[in-house]
Amino acid sequence: MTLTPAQPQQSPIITAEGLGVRFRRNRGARRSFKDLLGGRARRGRPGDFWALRDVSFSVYPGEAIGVVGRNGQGKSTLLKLVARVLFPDEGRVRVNGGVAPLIEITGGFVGDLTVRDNVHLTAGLHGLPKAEIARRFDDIINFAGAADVIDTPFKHLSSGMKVRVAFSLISQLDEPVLLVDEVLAVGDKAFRARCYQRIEELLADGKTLFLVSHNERDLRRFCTRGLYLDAGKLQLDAPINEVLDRYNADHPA
Ligand SMILES: Nc1ncnc2c1ncn2[C@@H]1O[C@H](COP(=O)(O)OP(=O)(O)OP(=O)(O)O)[C@@H](O)[C@H]1O
Repeated sequence: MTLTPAQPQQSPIITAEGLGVRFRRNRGARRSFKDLLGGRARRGRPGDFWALRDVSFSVYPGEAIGVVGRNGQGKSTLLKLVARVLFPDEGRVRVNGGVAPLIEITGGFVGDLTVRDNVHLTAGLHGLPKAEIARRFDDIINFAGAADVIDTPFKHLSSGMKVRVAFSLISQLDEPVLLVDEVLAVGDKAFRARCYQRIEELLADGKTLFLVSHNERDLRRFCTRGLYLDAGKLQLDAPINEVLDRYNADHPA
């Protein structure tokens, strides 16, 4: 396949500058009223840690970025910042356009609503006019293989079916940036093959992709560039093959 090359003369579609996110280690611990109301005073307490720190990069339209790193190194956190479902404690991220995020499948979907209502709601929130949603509805359902569960509450779907519906929907939105977090690990073989084809179509269309994956083949197949996160730091921003070689050298199987 031909990937659209990055064109540095264009302006970036995503700019991240000095991103930092701090979490508390013991979230289950009892919190006082002062904690809840304290705002900034809550920060910097013992037990806080930086899930991401000093992360800066620019992404150009049409790039396909693979985010690589061991479990718990900040990959999903980075995607959440780009999706703006999480706000950084330091730095900022600018996205020049809408983002279709497939991260933590529950995000955006309402468990008590049916598949049909969720598709309408989420597509509407992403700016698709009603008539356009109606026109694409059957395709979305058929791609997911979800015809039998259209009127089932989303929360009653199997975890695989949740991912199928979510991927199918986000890949039919018109947003220029697509964030995909491990969906390909969950679907069955036939669905995965359909996803691969859809991702290729989207890239050929000039969309910008962020793919978080532990599957090297998927990363090499779709991504031109890699971001390697370790201990919350951006260790390497380079062509995907270089990033994977370095990751493998750092963490041999
Ligand atoms: N809401 C939260 N509160 C506290 N800690 C969190 C929160 N979300 C994530 N973390 C922690 O932040 C770190 C980074 O998590 P993140 O989910 O970004 O890792 P990841 O690289 O995506 O991992 P994986 O490959 O397992 O999906 C981890 O230590 C995780 O436990």
